[in-house]
Amino acid sequence: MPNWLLPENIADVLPSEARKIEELRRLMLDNFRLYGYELVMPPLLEYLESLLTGTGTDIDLRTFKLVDPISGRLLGLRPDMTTQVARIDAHLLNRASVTRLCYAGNVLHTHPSGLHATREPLQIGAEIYGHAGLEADAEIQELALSTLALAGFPQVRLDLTHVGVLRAIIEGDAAAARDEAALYLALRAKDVSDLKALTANYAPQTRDALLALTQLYGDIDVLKKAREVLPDLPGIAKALAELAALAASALGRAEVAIDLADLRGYQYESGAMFALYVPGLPNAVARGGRYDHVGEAFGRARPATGFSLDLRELARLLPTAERKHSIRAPWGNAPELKEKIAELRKSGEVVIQSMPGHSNELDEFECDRALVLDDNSSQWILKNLG
Ligand SMILES: N[C@@H](Cc1c[nH]c[nH+]1)C(=O)O
Repeated sequence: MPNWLLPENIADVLPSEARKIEELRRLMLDNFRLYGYELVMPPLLEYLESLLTGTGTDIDLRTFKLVDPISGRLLGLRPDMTTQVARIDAHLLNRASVTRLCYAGNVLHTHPSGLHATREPLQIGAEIYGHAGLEADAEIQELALSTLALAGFPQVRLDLTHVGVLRAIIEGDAAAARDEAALYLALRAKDVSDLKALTANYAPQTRDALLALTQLYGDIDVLKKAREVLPDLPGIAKALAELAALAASALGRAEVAIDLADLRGYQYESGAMFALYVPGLPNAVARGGRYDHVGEAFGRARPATGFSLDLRELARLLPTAERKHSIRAPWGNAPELKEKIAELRKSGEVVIQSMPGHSNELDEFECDRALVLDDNSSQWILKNLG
């Protein structure tokens, strides 16, 4: 095997793609800043227990593990930065009031989430800690929509769901509570036959409600239907009311859909969740929601909500960036030449000096002008290259 082969679903990013990704990263972080989100940079690896605190088995299976040669303890390479940021809020900042944090960095997955998905996404996200009310969820939803619009996706579909519905259904039923993990899996795959088998011995009310969840998707009217067919439990009423309020706050900004069985995610969510879809891609491009119990697992209960997305995946959907117009200049030590080049760069021009004996081969730049020495005036002047 050639030693330059990269592992499955791991790839180099070449110039024009890297540029697109980097531009998106800057644009998004700048947008988060306009809303008052402070940037943090958690480490690429941590002790495994800390990395997995408050999360489910999904995240454990997605985590690359290695041994720390210094402590001998097991380390994990982060598969998701959201819980790291919750740790920073809970432990390091120790603020009592609302904290808004954002982040961007590589994460690693043991298995790709789809056939062609990368195992090294570039995750970017924003989180609010310290406010339990729906205002925080609405702000995150609005931030996610405005960020995608800025990135060139004005037309998105917002799918809403709520962990509270399933929780309320299984709460009072010991058999269902015992099967929680299997029920999650069957529901998110909308696997009705599996669900029928699992629920065969449950109380009829629980079984009917679980089977009804697989049908409760579509436009906003699904909420009305859910009120009719789901049991009259306070947890369900509260969750449906929250979804109605969040749907209303997105009206006019996105096409809103409800899918009460869409419980994907990393199993740390505790309330309303959303997924954003753009035309042409079957998978969600961004996911977010409330996860109030992660801070608690870190020893400080803090309400939390946020969203994140993979910049690499999103950048792939954008057209190749236009090549930047630039200037070709000769290599040389003449002070006038160096001065002229410095002046052009200061004014924002890209000036590429040719190495003696070589021409430039560029993906990202297009030299449409050349810096040449004018014979008559002995000045360095710009000449258009046609
Ligand atoms: N990190 C979560 C999304 C999220 C961010 N904040 C809250 N939820 C995911 O990748 O699915």
